[in-house]
Amino acid sequence: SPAHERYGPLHPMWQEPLDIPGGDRQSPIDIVVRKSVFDPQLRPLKVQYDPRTCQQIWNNGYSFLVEYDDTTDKSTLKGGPLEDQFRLCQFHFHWGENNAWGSEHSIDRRLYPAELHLVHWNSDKYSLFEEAVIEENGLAVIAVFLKIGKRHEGLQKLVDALPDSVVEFTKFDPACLLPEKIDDYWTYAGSLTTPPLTEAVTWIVMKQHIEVSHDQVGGRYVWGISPKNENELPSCCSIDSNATTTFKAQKSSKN
Ligand SMILES: NS(=O)(=O)c1ccc(C(=O)NCCc2c[nH]cn2)cc1
Ligand SMILES: [Zn+2]
Repeated sequence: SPAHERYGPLHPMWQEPLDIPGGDRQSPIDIVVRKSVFDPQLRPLKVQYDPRTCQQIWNNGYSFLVEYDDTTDKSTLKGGPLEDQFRLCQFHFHWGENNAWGSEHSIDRRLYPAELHLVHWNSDKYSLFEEAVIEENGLAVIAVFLKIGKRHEGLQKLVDALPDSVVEFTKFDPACLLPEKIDDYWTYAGSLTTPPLTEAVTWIVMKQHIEVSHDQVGGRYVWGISPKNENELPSCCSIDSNATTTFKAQKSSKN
C-alpha cells in the first residue's frame, strides 16, 4: 500500500511508544568540519534521475513528500561511498517555524532554515524499500541545505503544487535541487532521522547549499501544511506540532 495509506494524519507515526534502537549511529549529527577526514577512495557521485518517474506530492502530516516510481532502475544514485546502485523513492524537506533554524544536520553547530533529503534504497541487494529500510546498507540519503537568498526557479514548481492532501505531480527533475558541485560532500553511516530511526542510512551531506527565496521556504503558511486560516487547521497539523515536540523530547531523553 502506498505510504500515504500507511502514514499521514490518520496514522500518525508518533502515537505509539517507540522502542528507539540503542543506536550508535543515530542521525542527525553536527558535522565538525575540522574533524572531517579526506577519503581518496571516495568516487564521484553518479546521479541519474528520470523526471518521468515523478508520481505524486502529498502531505504526510509532518512534512510533504514527492514520491517517485521506484519499481524499476530509472532514477538512480551510485558512486561516492556507495558500493551498490540505489533507487530514488522520495524526497522531502525539514524546516522550522522561522528561518533561524529548520535543518536537521548542522555544520559546526550552524543550522540552516531548511534541509532537503533525497531518499534512495539499495536495489542491487533488495527488491523493496520496506526490505532495505531495516538493513545496514539499505538506504542512501542525499542532504542539501537551503539558505535564504535568491528565488529558486525549480523549487517554485513544487511550491505552486503544494497540496492539502495528495496531488498528481509529474515530470519534476529533483537534480535541479542539487548544488552545482555534487562531489563536495561529507558522508557518514547514520540512521533515519524520524521513526523508525533504523540505522540503515549512508548519509551524503552536500557541502554547498542551494538558495531559495524567503517566501519559498517552509513553515505553516507556505508549504501547504496548513490551510488559508487558523481555524480550518486540519487535524494533521495539531498532531504535527505535538508529535514533533514529543518526538524531539523522546530523542533528547534517550541520549
Ligand atoms: N528524514 S530521513 O532520515 O531522510 C527519513 C527518510 C525516510 C523515512 C521513512 O521512509 N520512514 C518510514 C519508514 C518505513 C518503515 N517501513 C516502511 N516505511 C524516514 C526518515
Ligand atoms: Zn528527512
